[in-house]
Amino acid sequence: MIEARNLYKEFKTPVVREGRFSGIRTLFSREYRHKEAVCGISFQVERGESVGYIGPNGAGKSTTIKMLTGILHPTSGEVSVGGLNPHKDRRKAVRQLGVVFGQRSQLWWDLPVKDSYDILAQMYDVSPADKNQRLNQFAELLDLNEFWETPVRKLSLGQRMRADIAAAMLHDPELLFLDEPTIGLDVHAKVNIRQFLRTLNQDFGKTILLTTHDMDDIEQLCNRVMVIDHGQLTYDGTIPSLREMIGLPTSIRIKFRGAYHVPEDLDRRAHSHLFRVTGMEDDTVMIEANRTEVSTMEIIRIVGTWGEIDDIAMEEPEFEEVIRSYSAS
Ligand SMILES: Nc1ncnc2c1ncn2[C@@H]1O[C@H](COP(=O)(O)OP(=O)(O)OP(=O)(O)O)[C@@H](O)[C@H]1O
Repeated sequence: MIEARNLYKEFKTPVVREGRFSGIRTLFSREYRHKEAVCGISFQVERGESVGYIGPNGAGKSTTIKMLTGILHPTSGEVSVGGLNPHKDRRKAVRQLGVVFGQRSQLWWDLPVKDSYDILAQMYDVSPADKNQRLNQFAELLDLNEFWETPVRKLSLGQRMRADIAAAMLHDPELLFLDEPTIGLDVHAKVNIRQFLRTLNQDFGKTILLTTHDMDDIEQLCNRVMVIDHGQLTYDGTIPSLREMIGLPTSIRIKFRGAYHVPEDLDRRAHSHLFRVTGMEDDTVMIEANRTEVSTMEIIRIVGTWGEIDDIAMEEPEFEEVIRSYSAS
């Protein structure tokens, strides 16, 4: 569905002059600063996938999305979206893709939401019957009716985002690009939007490429994640294998029934490198273990010799922490 081959983008900006007539001197400057925003990345996304595209600020995420959607022309490399070049075949390509930029709306600021949909339907040649059928469906899933007649500028951020996602899907594209779709939203609004995106992907088979700084978005919506840093793709794979690669410890709380005894020479025992005790309170012992090195069964077998186990609770490291650790490595 999407193919990027050796995609490269360099921005060239004139060096800003200082002092008298600086504006005019900058305008005629022949000195440029070069910024390599995307440095030769390649990947493929298959139809029906939901892929998270993440990385620190300035890593090159938006620049990539802009090249994939035909807004920016790559300095070199090739992009194909649904078999088309989004820059050269722009008219045809936009029909099969929807784009949502969380920070910017594609709706008409002063018009009621429903009028924006009428304009978009005309622009994309969507018949009135198709438009109504889709809007009815979206209205139900995204609760659009509560602000149907409201001018876009008066919508709350959550309402605006719901209206924008519906707008991006009005011409029924196969592929949806989302750049920070939950930025600034409260928990309830995020849940609502994630639910809709899940429905689009799982029930309607739409392909999703999602850029976000919210790791909960990624964990809840994506089966694959690509990490970009300084313009280079540093990871492309599943979330569980990224977790495994980073190997952050799992926290385990073991509750004992009655008395228990943690051996004093635990540090010197053969299994000491597999886990460590991080705390004890009343009937509970907390340990941290790297589950790529030791199985849960093995942990139970060892701590079972300390007393009678009543309950075990595991807490995997937050995905946010995994990513932080990955970026720092
Ligand atoms: N139009 C432009 N002209 C010059 N430099 C640019 C331009 N657009 C982006 N850049 C630079 O390219 C680099 C990548 O920017 P990009 O917006 O793609 O990053 P990002 O990963 O989307 O960041 P963020 O998470 O902050 O949105 C940054 O250093 C940015 O300053």
